[in-house]
Amino acid sequence: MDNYYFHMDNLSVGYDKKALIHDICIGIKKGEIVTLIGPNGSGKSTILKSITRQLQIIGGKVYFDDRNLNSFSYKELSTRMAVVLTERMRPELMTCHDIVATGRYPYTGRLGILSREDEEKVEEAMRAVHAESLGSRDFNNISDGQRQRVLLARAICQEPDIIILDEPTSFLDIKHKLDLLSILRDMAKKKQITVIMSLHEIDLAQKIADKIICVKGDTISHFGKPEDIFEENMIKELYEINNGFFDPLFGSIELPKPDGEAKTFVICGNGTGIPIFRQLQKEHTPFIAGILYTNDVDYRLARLLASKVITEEPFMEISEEAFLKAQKAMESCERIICTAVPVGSCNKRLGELIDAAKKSGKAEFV
Ligand SMILES: Nc1ncnc2c1ncn2[C@@H]1O[C@H](COP(=O)(O)OP(=O)(O)OP(=O)(O)O)[C@@H](O)[C@H]1O
Repeated sequence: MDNYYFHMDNLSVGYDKKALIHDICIGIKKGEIVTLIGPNGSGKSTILKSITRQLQIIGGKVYFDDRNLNSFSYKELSTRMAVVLTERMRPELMTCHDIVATGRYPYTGRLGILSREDEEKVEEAMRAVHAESLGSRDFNNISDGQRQRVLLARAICQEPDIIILDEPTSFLDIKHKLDLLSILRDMAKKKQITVIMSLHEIDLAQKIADKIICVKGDTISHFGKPEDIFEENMIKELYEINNGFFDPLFGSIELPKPDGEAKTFVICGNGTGIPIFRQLQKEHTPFIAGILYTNDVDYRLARLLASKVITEEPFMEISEEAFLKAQKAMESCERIICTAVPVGSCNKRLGELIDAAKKSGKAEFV
């Protein structure tokens, strides 16, 4: 546990003295961003509640900055740990400014009177999350996304060493999601604040996290760097995906391919096929795509959505074998969609396929 700033040591968490997840052994370094992912109900919030002392732990220990978490007084913890959980707060008669200002209470005297410096920090935090205009609004009468931003502002002005957030992006629009993640990244990388959070958007987790914790069943199924976790089969197994795909390279989700016999052929490449594949997918039209180099961006999607893909090795001239396969498949199709794929010296036989499509009377140019 030497180098770890935050350490879960054989931790078991759960409810009513029954462990839901056990033997959690995870070490987190200062300034790292660690993200929990996993299916609904797998226990992400339970872990977060347990490591923030909102829920009694069932077994094991949590160490924070080399001290048992239980040895911190609440006051001490409130200057060092900021917590943004999903539970709805319904405070009586508090404006958004008042809520953010509570982040400064650990630093004020007993009367909770904010100094000029505290006020500045509150204003600064509200500006950081673009919530300045919400200051005088009743916290109970704002939108879910606005509430998430106000709670983040409260956590920011608390000036913690560690920030723990449960699904902080769930209600945010894309701009505010990007804002939130940039704020957290800056907090971690410029100020060395450690960030632990759960996220449902695994594409975002892949992009922001230094380490990923996969929660599944009664244990942590994997813990490691995103590049090791975001492997197609790993994500498929974690979420038991059998109704579509997740492409870890682009972080995109795809619906299942249309079933049935393919009667449409798409001649494409260099990204010209992607909009056509998506259109055919929406129409539930099964299709064959080719001839695609296996390093072509069209290939990444065609392999998930097409009934069949006729391929060639990257940077090679199109082989006779691939050409004949494509020709045969085109003959069996009723439509041949020809995109504006550029034809050069390597893929010149694609030009021959386009000519053949023209002659067949089945060609549709898009
Ligand atoms: N207060 C509670 N008492 C008993 N069981 C609970 C309690 N809160 C949650 N659970 C159960 O614990 C399990 C884990 O729930 P938890 O909220 O930690 O999952 P999660 O991974 O955060 O889910 P989600 O992705 O849906 O937010 C679930 O089966 C849930 O029903």
